[in-house]
Amino acid sequence: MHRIARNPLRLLQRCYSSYPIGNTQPKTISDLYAKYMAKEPITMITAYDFITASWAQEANCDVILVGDSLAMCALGYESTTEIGLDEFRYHVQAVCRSRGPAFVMVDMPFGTFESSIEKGVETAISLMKCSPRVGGVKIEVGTPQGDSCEQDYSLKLATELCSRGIPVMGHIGLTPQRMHALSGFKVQGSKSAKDAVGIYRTAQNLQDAGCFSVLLECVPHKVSNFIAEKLHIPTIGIGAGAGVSGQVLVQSDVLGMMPGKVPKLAQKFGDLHAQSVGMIQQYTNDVTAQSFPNNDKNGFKIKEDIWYEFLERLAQEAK
Ligand SMILES: Nc1nc(=O)c2c([nH]1)NC[C@@H]1CN(c3ccc(C(=O)N[C@@H](CCC(=O)O)C(=O)O)cc3)CN21
Ligand SMILES: CC(C)C(=O)C(=O)O
Ligand SMILES: [Mg+2]
Repeated sequence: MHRIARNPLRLLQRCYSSYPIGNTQPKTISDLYAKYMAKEPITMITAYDFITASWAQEANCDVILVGDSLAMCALGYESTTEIGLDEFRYHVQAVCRSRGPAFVMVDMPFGTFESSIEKGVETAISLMKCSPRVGGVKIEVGTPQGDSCEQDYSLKLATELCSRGIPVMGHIGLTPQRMHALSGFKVQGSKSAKDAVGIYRTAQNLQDAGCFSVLLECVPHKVSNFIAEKLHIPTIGIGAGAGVSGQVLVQSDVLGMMPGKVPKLAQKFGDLHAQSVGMIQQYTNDVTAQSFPNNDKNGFKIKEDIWYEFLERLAQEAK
């Protein structure tokens, strides 16, 4: 016991051993399909670091997404388009150090795949290589706007990635990386039947490309229900209603980590912001009132004889 306590690594391990799921093997795509076939909702949440990923693991979430919403929800950027690949990979690695049952997915950040298929393939490989725990990539795919018949570039890239054995989830509907092309964060496929058909066709094309799943963001629930019924791969929704195969939310929204409202498609399940500010205030109040730290509870003792020797030495030196 004495020896364990002295070893700093063992001490840390003891601190974290309160996570009871440390040895659980992560879920695979087959496990997700089994839930889909059994019509059990698949649960997915974002995480951006080791601690929030460990919370999601302990809560037994099926899928953790290292989303590029990281830019806005953890790093203070105004848009998801601002984050770079190196910055993003750093967070993927931290999330992947968590242990537990979740299948880990990662976003392809804006600017890391659009210039060429080769660059996109390289980016996807570099993300998969962040950790053996990364199970697949998610890529935002547009629906041709206006009269364009041109196939979306991301759809071609999704095909290429699938053909190279990289699991891909296609993200359609509201695609935040294309916020300027879409004139803001708005519901997609609600204004015209043509737009709704476009989203359905894109979902079908992604299934044909070999995507193992499709994510629908901010789409009228009648349209997403229709898509979920027609496809034979799991559909994950955010602002897409209850008729899809699973749900995803941003963890900082779920926990209420920021003051104010969350987007309509999300829900706060608590108020971690208020709780955190309150707890930090308690701490600073206690420091100001000198009631923290408590020497008996938080302090360390020196043996009487060593203390006297210390004073003795100083007295000797002063002579
Ligand atoms: N905190 C947070 N949660 C998210 O889910 C999220 C982000 N940030 N940032 C990246 C993307 C952007 N998302 C968003 C952001 C805002 C709306 C939004 O304001 N929607 C309007 C409805 C728009 C309409 O009526 O067309 C709303 O009233 O909430 C939607 C999706 C989802 N993602
Ligand atoms: C909101 C989800 C779908 C996402 O793409 C993200 O968190 O970046
Ligand atoms: Mg994203």
